[in-house]
Amino acid sequence: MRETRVNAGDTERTPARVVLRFLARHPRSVGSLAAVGITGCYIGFHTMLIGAGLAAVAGASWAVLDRPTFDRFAGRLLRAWWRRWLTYHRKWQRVIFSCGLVQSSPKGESRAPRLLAVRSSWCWDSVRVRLLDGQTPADFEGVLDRLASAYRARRATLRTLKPHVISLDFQKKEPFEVLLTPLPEMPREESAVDLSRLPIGQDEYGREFALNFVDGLHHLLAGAPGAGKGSWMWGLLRALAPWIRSGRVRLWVIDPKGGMEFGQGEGMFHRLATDDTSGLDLAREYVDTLDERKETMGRQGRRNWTPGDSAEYPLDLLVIDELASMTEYADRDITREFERLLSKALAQFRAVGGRVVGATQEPTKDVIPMRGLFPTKVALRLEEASYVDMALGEGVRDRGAFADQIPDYMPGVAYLTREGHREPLRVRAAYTTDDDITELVRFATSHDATVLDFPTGTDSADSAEAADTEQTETETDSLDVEYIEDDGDEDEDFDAA
Ligand SMILES: Nc1ncnc2c1ncn2[C@@H]1O[C@H](COP(=O)(O)OP(=O)(O)OP(=O)(O)O)[C@@H](O)[C@H]1O
Repeated sequence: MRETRVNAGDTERTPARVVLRFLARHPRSVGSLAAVGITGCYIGFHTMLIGAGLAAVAGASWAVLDRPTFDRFAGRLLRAWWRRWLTYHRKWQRVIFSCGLVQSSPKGESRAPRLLAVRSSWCWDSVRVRLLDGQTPADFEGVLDRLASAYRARRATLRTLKPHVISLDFQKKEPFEVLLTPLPEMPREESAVDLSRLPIGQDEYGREFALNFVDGLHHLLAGAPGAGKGSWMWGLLRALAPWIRSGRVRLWVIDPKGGMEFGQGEGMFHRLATDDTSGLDLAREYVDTLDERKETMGRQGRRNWTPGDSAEYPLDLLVIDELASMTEYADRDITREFERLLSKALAQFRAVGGRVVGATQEPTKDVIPMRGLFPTKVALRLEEASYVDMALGEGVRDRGAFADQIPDYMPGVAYLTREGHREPLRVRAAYTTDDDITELVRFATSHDATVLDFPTGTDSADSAEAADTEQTETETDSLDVEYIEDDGDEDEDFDAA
């Protein structure tokens, strides 16, 4: 039996059985204690205590002098071990019982799902759990709030690692309160651009976060006013800078709010429309252009477009800042035709180099009836809890995407789902200031071979201040998580991300 039995009959819980079971389940902890005991016998316990004291002083000095490396090589292991025994294991039976996750067998035995392992990073603890027969991850999803409260965590999310094994992730700290999300360096060479990896920020584990326009295709950004959609869109354009400059990417931009968001970039756009009427014209031209390309490629026997393989067929990126202005608030004739054109752009031009990025404040069906055609969906701060599932898909909020709870002092933070992952990921796009945009436009519209760096050092300091996010730079490496103590199962798939 893999699960833990609670209050099993007397014959089951003889002291010998309990000890043997403990030895079998915790070979590493038992082995370490045995090693300490044997060493003590050989060299004497006094000598060992002095050695342990010296090691403790050396460890504490290391932690004070170089926290990141200490955390990377020792701190996370100690923390995982400590938290496993003193936090999770100690309260496990009680918590799991009070959350209604204990089962009774016909013989009257109670069985609790088994806590297998703990990994710990500075923000997150990941607790690996083996489910009981008949339990599903949904049973835990329904009590995530209670689990978080029982373990004094900010929130809890769940990931399915393999059939019957889940990871409960407890957030202890808010990483984006302390993580500085630096603006990724703007690439200068065409060869530095990889369409499947366009860096725009960091995920909550401190790792680089990049957009994928090869597999991710079209992107839908949903966010309340001021949620930071602009940073995502400008971040994307910065990551494409050398391709925009060389014409490998053509930007078709609809900014129906009079060009307030994108007016600054006019010089580098292939087309810019700043109201609904011209937006519709632009959408028509976009669809005609790609329709024509589809026919030409068909005649040439080319079945697929490869990023950047020919100047003749650039990546045609359609960017729409506020979808509702085109699909909801414009005249009926405009909205109807625009919806038809947008659906066609989303459904038919993948193989000929068409991509769409759309932003909306309300991800409702009225505003984006074709939202299912966006393979990548991003939820920034949203006004309503019900908007989260509208933006990300049915049931995603229950799996931990609390986009409606993103504080408004954290613009740029968002949840997204990824192909092949059930669990949402939380990320933050770096802030793109007006000066960063000026640098981008200057670079993308310059035909001079030598492009001078735009002086951004002080500007980024200003912008960090403007963003009003009190952030302290933290060593990314220190966010690695470590797995400690297992019952012998494979653990490659037990990762905190
Ligand atoms: N990634 C970020 N990091 C820190 N601050 C940011 C970030 N993105 C945006 N901000 C701050 O939030 C403000 C609003 O951002 P932004 O204009 O991009 O929001 P928006 O979602 O586009 O809003 P709207 O829908 O009204 O256009 C910015 O002026 C800036 O001060």
